[in-house]
Amino acid sequence: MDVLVFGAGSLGTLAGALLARAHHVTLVGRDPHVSRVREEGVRVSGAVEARTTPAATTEYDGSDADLVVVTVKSFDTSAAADALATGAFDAALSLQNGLVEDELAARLDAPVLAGTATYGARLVEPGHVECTGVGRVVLGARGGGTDPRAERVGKTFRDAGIETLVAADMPRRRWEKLAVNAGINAVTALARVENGALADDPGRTLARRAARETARVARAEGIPLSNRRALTSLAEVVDATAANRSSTLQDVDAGTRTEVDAINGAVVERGEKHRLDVPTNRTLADLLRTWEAGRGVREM
Ligand SMILES: NC(=O)C1=CN([C@@H]2O[C@H](COP(=O)(O)OP(=O)(O)OC[C@H]3O[C@@H](n4cnc5c(N)ncnc54)[C@H](OP(=O)(O)O)[C@@H]3O)[C@@H](O)[C@H]2O)C=CC1
Ligand SMILES: CC(C)(CO)C(=O)C(=O)O
Repeated sequence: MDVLVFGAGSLGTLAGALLARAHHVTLVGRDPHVSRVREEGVRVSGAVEARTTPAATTEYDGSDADLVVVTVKSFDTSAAADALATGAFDAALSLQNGLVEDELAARLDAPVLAGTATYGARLVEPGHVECTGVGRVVLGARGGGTDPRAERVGKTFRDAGIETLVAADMPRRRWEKLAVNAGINAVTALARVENGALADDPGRTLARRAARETARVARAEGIPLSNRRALTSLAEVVDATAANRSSTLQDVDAGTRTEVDAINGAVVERGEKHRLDVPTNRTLADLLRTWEAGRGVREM
């Protein structure tokens, strides 16, 4: 398989380096990381150890590939899609957080598959990514059901030794992951705590409220996500990632823009469409956006 990974930061570099164990991979990223990958390949350390030599570039030149895996931050999705619209792919797969696949699908000719990743990744230095936790990639047809392309992409990932499940219920799984992120990310970022702090009150109740609101909006969208399922999943992830600093907390630590628009902001936006009030998500989104504006990483 010829695989293009668009967005070679933490997750993209990990996924690309692992995929390069079995496929021809090209990473699209930034310098100095790209130059180091060209010179020395990628070193993967931590929960997975590997050294691979994917190709790397800072400018996508419109070349075709069998598969493109999109791993930019959610707010860079439309720019990535515009760049990718010049190429031809048998399939595109997003592993991003938030509800972004529709943005890709609107601009790409290729069929866009939905995906979630619970692998943890951290770019330590140019050419070196740490796998902070072995999780799983779950992927499938964006609208649900089976799709031979999803099966092929699943095999591509598994052949490279990546834990992968091909699922027929991606719409529910995407919303379930959104409920988890809506509960964990903003709360941990605003309170400056690791995920495990949400096992106890008052963080626990706050996170549960945000997740419950997300499940309610999901149901209004026709997605069968029960409160119980969303809350169970939230508790499981809090437990499994207790020592993690959520990606939003890492953004706040680094003073960079967060994915709030695609997480709590997306819940508010979809809620409004159905005239559903989601006060917890609204407050969390407003607080993070206020932080971003104050920090100068967002225009209000
Ligand atoms: N890291 C993780 O463990 C996990 C991440 N995710 C999700 O995956 C997505 C990516 O996260 P993460 O890897 O942490 O983010 P990163 O910011 O580390 O990676 C994204 C990379 O893409 C680069 N990029 C953006 N646009 C372009 C472009 N046009 N050309 C070349 N490079 C570009 C960015 O560069 P620059 O910053 O200079 O723009 C950055 O290096 C997010 O949605 C996140 O929520 C999901 C599960 C786990
Ligand atoms: C699952 C979780 C909450 C793990 O930290 C995550 O996806 C994130 O931090 O963005």
